[in-house]
Amino acid sequence: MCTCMLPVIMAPTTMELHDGGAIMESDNNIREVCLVWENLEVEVVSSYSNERRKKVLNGISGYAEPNRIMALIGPSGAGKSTFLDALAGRLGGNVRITGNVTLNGTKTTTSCRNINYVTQEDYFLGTLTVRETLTYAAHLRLAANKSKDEIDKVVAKTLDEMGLEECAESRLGNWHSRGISKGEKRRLSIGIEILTQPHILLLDEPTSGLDSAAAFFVISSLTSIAHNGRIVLCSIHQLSSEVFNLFDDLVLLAAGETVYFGERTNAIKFFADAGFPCPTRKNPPEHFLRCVSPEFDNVLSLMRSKNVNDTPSSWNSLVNMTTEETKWNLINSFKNSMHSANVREKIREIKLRKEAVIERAYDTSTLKQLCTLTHRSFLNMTRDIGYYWLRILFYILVSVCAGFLYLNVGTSNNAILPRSKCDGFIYGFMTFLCIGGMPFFLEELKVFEGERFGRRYGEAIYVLSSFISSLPFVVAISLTSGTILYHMVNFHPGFSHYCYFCINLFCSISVTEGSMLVVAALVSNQLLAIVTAAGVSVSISSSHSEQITRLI
Ligand SMILES: Nc1ncnc2c1ncn2[C@@H]1O[C@H](COP(=O)(O)OP(=O)(O)OP(=O)(O)O)[C@@H](O)[C@H]1O
Repeated sequence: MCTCMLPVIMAPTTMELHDGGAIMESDNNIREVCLVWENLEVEVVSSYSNERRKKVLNGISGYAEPNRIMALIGPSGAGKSTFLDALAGRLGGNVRITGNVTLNGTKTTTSCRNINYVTQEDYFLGTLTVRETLTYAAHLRLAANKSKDEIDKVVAKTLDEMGLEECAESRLGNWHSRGISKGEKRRLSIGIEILTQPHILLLDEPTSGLDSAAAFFVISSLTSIAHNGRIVLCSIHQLSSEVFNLFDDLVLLAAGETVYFGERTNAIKFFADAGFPCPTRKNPPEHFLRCVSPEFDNVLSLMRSKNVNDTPSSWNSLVNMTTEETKWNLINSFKNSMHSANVREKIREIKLRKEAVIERAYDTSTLKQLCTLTHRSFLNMTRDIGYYWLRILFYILVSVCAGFLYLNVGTSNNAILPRSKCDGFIYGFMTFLCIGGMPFFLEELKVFEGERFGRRYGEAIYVLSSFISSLPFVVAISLTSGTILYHMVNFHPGFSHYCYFCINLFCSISVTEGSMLVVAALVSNQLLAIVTAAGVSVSISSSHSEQITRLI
């Protein structure tokens, strides 16, 4: 669906909570939650670059209160994503963080489930439709006692809120089939995270890929969510004045420093007081970014070299100063301003509150997580032509070819060598064909990683559900290929040998599938999952070697 098909209606000024939303019961508590970041410093340690340590955030402080939506702007590389990652507790391994992130004065942990985060990248299972994706997400996120009808209602409401009704039955698309647009994927990512109406919603560029009407629509929806007792903080590029006016607060970052923090409406006065007034007919966020983005210096010199005289009027106040100088002027002005003093005072006040914040548990039961994940993975597999059907076809073709190569090889002593070669050929190919499932598997891993960071389910559940969902596939190809090969190669006659042979095939294919689970476990970096996956693999491979010995 193109974005022009978005409903023209404005988002409601106060959004109703989802019926049965997971956090309805703690609504009063939500209104008390305040997010504070204090002296937040993030340093990247790079093993490749000569400049081994780089400060991405340099001791920034601030706070976010309920019922308000905050825009996070800044030039590219200013540290916006790093800042959001730090608030959500999702920084990578090569990053060192100091300072505090607290909820009502209590330090947040990486397992804090009160914060939902829409990251910059959208990862989905490409064969599912928009509605299916939201429905599975709702089953994983909402309380286990919600009926199917209640969940369907929440999904329908979210589709409506995000303007996704038109493409609800469209598939998302993957490496071999085009699906919904990038903007629609963005809105779907937001829809998934608002299913539970979280206390705090962080969004990294929620409007990237959207046209201005769609961006306005999305930010209106987020404003409604915020004005219902939540905290919404989103980084954003290319703000039109209409969208800018929807925000309550503004954070402007540059080079990891705060250039401005406070109410959106006070920003213009701050820039004027600092000596960089916004021209009357200039879009304020554009002017703010112009003042702190060094790239504009290059644009200016390029325009001068081409004798372009109509430089924007807002640049006149800056032409005698490089952007670098302007930026540091503003940073120092902010440090010494009453805005900065107000921030320190407000943080002190919030820290004194010390009101407990209810930590949400996993929203649904372990059994429901396992069933939902298994069902989702199975549906995705069977719809993926490359993963399921093409691989089954290849298995049959390889079996027929190997059968012809070793046709009626016999069971005499002379046949021992050809039979071993046949074994090697078959198992080599079978293992090789498993690798064909890798693109599918990588796609699943990305989704798993996002959901694991969102604390939706444990790693062991994922490993188990992957194993169960791939079982019908492994059994089907073991039986088909086993039957073809057994009859063509003429192994030992008898039903028991036929069974041995099929089990052998099942084991060798499962070992590769099991190895993929180990990869998942390693990626998830969880001991429990590594042990589960390795256990599955080792038990399969040990029975495999036993079967081979018996067969030869
Ligand atoms: N894990 C990391 N490893 C190496 N460099 C990093 C890492 N995280 C952040 N950086 C660097 O920190 C700087 C800030 O990155 P960040 O993604 O936060 O910027 P941004 O303001 O979100 O930029 P954009 O608007 O382009 O998305 C960049 O120079 C980036 O290369």
